[in-house]
Amino acid sequence: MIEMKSVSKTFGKKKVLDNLYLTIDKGVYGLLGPNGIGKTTLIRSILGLYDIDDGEIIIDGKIMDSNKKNTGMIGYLPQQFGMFKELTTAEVLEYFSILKGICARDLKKEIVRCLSVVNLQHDRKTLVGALSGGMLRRLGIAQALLGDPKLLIFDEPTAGLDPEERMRFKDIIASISKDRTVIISTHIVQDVDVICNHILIMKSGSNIIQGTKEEIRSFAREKVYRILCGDQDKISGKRYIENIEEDGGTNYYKVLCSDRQKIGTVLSPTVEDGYMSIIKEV
Ligand SMILES: Nc1ncnc2c1ncn2[C@@H]1O[C@H](COP(=O)(O)OP(=O)(O)OP(=O)(O)O)[C@@H](O)[C@H]1O
Repeated sequence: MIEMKSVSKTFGKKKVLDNLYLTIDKGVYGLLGPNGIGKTTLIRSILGLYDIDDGEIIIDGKIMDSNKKNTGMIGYLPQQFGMFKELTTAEVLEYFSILKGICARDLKKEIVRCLSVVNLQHDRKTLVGALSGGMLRRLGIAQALLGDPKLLIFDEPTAGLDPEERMRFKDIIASISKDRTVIISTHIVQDVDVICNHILIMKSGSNIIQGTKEEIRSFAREKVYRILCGDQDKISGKRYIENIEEDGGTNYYKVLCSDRQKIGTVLSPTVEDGYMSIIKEV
């Protein structure tokens, strides 16, 4: 469990985290938010890679010590996971195992276990340079799993992956999430919808809205309309056009509306609609 109490973090004059409170329990959490809002800063603060200016971060009852990095007790997949191309996958994991302090006696077994979880057990001797982008990302996940940490943080794990690899990622998360806290920071709302059971929406450095998928959808209930393109000026109140779609030769807008409308058709909201409603304040 992670508890953040009154956490602040400033870069120069910019207060990125500002008196932030957050409690995260077991489960798979999707962390969403606009570019530059502070998701990476939040993650790096939890990992102890950034010293916070104020407040406390408590992980499993222990107050984080700013002099001690948490990367050993937390499995972390950074946005860019690259490794020496001339090492084999097993050698990469051996390297990380040593950094994590895994004892030599357990090392081989642990490497085989982690490679198997990500379906790379037959690629123990494959050079990193020969891996596809998806396989490299899976090796990154295997690295995060070494030592069996109860808290896993993945930063943009599905960016650039094809649909098959994204599905694999979803299956891996399902297989490892029991009794753990998994935080996935991403811009891909559809992935959060499929993979996560809790959603964290970072609206500002002081405000993270959290809820189940249903709770997030409910922010956009009775606010999502399908209207004919050209009818947007007939909308009363605040509006935000989410997308345009073609149906039978006619173009329609999907619009978030702050007021009830007399035009168009009301649609049931998706998690993405709920997210946009929160971020755009519609
Ligand atoms: N090391 C740093 N030094 C100075 N400013 C920083 C540093 N790290 C982040 N920032 C600033 O803090 C703000 C939040 O950045 P952060 O990377 O945490 O956002 P983010 O939500 O992860 O963004 P993205 O979704 O684009 O990855 C930005 O304005 C960024 O420029």
